[in-house]
Amino acid sequence: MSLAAAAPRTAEGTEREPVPYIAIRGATKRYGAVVALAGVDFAIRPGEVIGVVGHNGAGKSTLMNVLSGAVRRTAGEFALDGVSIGDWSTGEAQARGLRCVFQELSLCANLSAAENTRIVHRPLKGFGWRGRAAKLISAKLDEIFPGHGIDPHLRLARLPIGARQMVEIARAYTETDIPLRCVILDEPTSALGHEATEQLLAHIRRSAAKGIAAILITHRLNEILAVCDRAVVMVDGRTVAERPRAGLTRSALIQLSGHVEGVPQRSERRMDAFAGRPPLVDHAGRTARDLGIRAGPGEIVGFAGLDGHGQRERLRAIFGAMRGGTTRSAFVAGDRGHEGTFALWSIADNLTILSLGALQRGGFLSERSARDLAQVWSERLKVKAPSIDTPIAALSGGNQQKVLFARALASDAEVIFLDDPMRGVDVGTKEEVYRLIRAEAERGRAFVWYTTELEELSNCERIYVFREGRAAVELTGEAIEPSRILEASFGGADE
Ligand SMILES: Nc1ncnc2c1ncn2[C@@H]1O[C@H](COP(=O)(O)OP(=O)(O)OP(=O)(O)O)[C@@H](O)[C@H]1O
Repeated sequence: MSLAAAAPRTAEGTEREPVPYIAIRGATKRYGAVVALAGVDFAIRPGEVIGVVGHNGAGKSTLMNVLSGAVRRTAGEFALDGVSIGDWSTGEAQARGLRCVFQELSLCANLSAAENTRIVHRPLKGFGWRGRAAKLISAKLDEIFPGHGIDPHLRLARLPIGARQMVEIARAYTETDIPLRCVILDEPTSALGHEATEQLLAHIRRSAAKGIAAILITHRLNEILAVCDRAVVMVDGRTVAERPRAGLTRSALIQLSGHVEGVPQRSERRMDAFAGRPPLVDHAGRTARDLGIRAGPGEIVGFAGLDGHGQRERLRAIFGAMRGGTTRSAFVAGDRGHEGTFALWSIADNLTILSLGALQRGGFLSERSARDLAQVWSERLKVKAPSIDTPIAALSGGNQQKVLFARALASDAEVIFLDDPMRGVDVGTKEEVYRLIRAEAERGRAFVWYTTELEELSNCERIYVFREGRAAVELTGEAIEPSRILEASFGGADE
């Protein structure tokens, strides 16, 4: 049977659906002993939006890399517009209208948005190419993310991760000589704020109406429910379920992925054990209207508000001010590629780098203790890898993020700063990390946690809502709920 004929029938089972743009059958990919894809069938039709979900390391990115030609499959058949094809490179994929938004962003940080756009568009050459490239990317940014404020001539290294993510997305949707057919988006919203996420989802639907298909990989299940026609669930390198959007629920997606749904709960932790102890963090605001930030032993303090309103800067300012002081602190970055992982090191070396002082015995570093520590914490966070000696670059994105968490938790830091750290972490692991954070707080650690995910703030005893560069409103206990937070973010519940 040809791959084109493999296209399933409609719900009534009578009429054949349009020929898939891309179809693969029995795709496998091995990395040494690791089976990243174990015989996957997948097809996407023109104008269709498919959501792909699954645990960290399930094989989602590998499937996308095989589809886009970035990774060569070990075995499997491949067809484009119903015609079988053999090897498939990124160049060919690009020439046939396929684009990718990669999880680890593929832009060149030394170049501007305009120059990065030129890289994927050959017609942008000759006199004035730079101006034309700037116009092309700016127009697409305006279309997808109105009000983005990105200068197309600025070197990307100078932009925050959210802005770089917008450029990567907008670039994927630009067109010159080749008509766009399908865009693969691998966790495109993990560094975007709420508003930009909504803008992107609306754009995906608008594009689909024009026949441009999209494959959306995300751990944010509400996005799948909001935008996709069909959801595909992956577990351990296989597709285990495929469901139409109609009737699909968040709980069903969680169960199909093999996770247990956590019940959102306000922390019932008793803080009495630490009553009367001085705060571990006490950081004055820059002005009278900028609140001071406090965090005592055992406290989980959240930073909220619309993304880009000064939360990251304050988090870093506090961490910077504490360095060299008597209170030990650690920082978990959300932008792991830029400031988190040491790509050439193993899991064990990445995980223990903050603990070297504590692991010394009589001036010597105990290799055995370091390995034990790495083993314990990588098991606690369920890092999916053959061993702790695996290079961190060989891990899936979410598993790399778990190693960064483990690094901070394994250290002897009394205060841990979290900069939107759940980027790319799957639903099941998130629940476990929340539990770990609460357990570590019970032991007296303080957490200062910036998150762009509203529901995560229910883990906090106290939050500061940021607006226009300052900590504008403090909410505690039962007052920490979405409507109050949003009101404070937009300035409705000011001092
Ligand atoms: N270059 C590589 N070398 C060795 N193993 C790899 C490599 N890339 C991926 N793997 C392994 O393949 C498996 C699937 O990884 P993949 O990145 O596809 O998962 P994923 O579902 O995208 O996870 P996440 O949600 O964390 O991004 C993992 O076990 C991963 O460690």
